[in-house]
Amino acid sequence: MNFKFFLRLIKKMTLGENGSTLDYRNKVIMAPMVRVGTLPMRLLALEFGADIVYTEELIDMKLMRSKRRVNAALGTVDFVDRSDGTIVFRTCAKERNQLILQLGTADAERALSVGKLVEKDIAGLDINMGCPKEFSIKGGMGVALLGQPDKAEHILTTLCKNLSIPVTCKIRILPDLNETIKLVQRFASTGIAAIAIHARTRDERPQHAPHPDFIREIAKAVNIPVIANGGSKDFHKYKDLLSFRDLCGATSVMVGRAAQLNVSIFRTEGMLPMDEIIVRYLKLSVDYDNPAHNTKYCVQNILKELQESPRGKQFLQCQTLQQMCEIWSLGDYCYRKQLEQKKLGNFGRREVAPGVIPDDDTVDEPEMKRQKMNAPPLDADIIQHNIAFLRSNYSNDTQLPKTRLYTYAGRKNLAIPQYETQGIDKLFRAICTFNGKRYTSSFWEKNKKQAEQGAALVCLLEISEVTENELIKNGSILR
Ligand SMILES: Cc1cc2nc3c(=O)[nH]c(=O)nc-3n(C[C@H](O)[C@H](O)[C@H](O)COP(=O)(O)O)c2cc1C
Repeated sequence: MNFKFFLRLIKKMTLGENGSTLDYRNKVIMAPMVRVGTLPMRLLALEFGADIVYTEELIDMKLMRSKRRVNAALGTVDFVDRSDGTIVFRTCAKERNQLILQLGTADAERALSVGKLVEKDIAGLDINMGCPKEFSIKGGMGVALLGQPDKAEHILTTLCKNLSIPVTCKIRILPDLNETIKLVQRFASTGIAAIAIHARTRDERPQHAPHPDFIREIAKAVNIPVIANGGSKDFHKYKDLLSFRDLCGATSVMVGRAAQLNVSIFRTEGMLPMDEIIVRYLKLSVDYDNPAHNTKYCVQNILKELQESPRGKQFLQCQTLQQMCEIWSLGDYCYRKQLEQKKLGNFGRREVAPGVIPDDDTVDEPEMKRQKMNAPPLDADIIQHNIAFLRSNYSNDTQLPKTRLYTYAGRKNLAIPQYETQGIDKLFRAICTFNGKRYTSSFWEKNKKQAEQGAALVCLLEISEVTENELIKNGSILR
């Protein structure tokens, strides 16, 4: 036996088929959930005791367009869309050994190129073969792959052969048990490290009872770990997860909705109250500069009907992390963290300090957006900042940026500011001319009035009538 072959054999024996150190047996897992399974929620699930966490489903084409970047200020690895600068996937070392990236794909080559791009940063790759949404099915992804077993098998085989991390798939059951068993056996023979089974068919919805009996029979028929999923409706405490796993005769269990509502379901010691979950979740959102709209969505899922309470209604008005944090007395925490991150060089999606000429690789988001909208370029003399006008910051009309600038002009005996507005595709940008200079915001507002307020805010910042800290604190500066 030659030495290389011997080493490979040892590696396989000790680390498994794919050179993995991840063992899928006896695990409690947070399910892939679109918009829910982003970095702060995954980290919180791990803090509470989940053994493995899945990302939300990420589409192969999007990831292929992205570039891997180390974000030293946040301690994260970001996969940044080259075309618009959005962060497609953010991860960090803390979750590296317990993180499964779930991929939406219909093509083995595309899946492999994504696998190669991300394999250093994750513990395993999962292929979504269970999503019944029209978007997935039309693209030949998700549950559509169960109707094309040759293609599904080819994707799994290609990944298992060529990646250094374990590969899995997540499926739904077919209406017929024997057909499901045959399909799972076929997939198991590709070299996958485990299979997650949502115990419902493609046409069944959360209100339909799952079929643990199917999983039980499948688990008996294959040698790979089976992860039972679909029982969340009856999960009210940690023990319920294990009861569902045992009912299914599975080796591990995966939790979706129950974790979406209260992620402390993973705590063996018992669940924590809602406010504590929100505080811990918001802190992680701030620590990892999570997009405000994503944080808002996740907190809404936790609040549920409490969105109708006075505090819930106040929350629904929020547009920034700072505003959300204020409601749970985390305003100072958010303010200090964001300043710290900025000092360390986290300029969000732009990744370069304003004013620095970006290198070829660097995404200049406002400029990208302008080009995408076919908006005319700005004259070089126009002073520009990426500032949004947030109406909720101004309960008193005299404090509105345009009013403040108007008052300032009167005080200094200067001509009143003039505004010129451009509109494209129902979005607006205003240029404010004041005291011989012109100002604008690179943030396109939803109406003319807001665009003028935004431009006035840029002017007030430049003439030092508002401070940068004030704008960071009220969430107007978009980083
Ligand atoms: C908000 C939400 C988003 C979801 N997104 C995904 C996804 O991206 N990929 C996937 O395979 N399943 C997705 N699912 C399905 C869950 O992973 C899981 O299979 C389903 O909710 C049943 O498990 P449960 O009873 O524990 O909720 C999603 C479910 C929810 C509630």
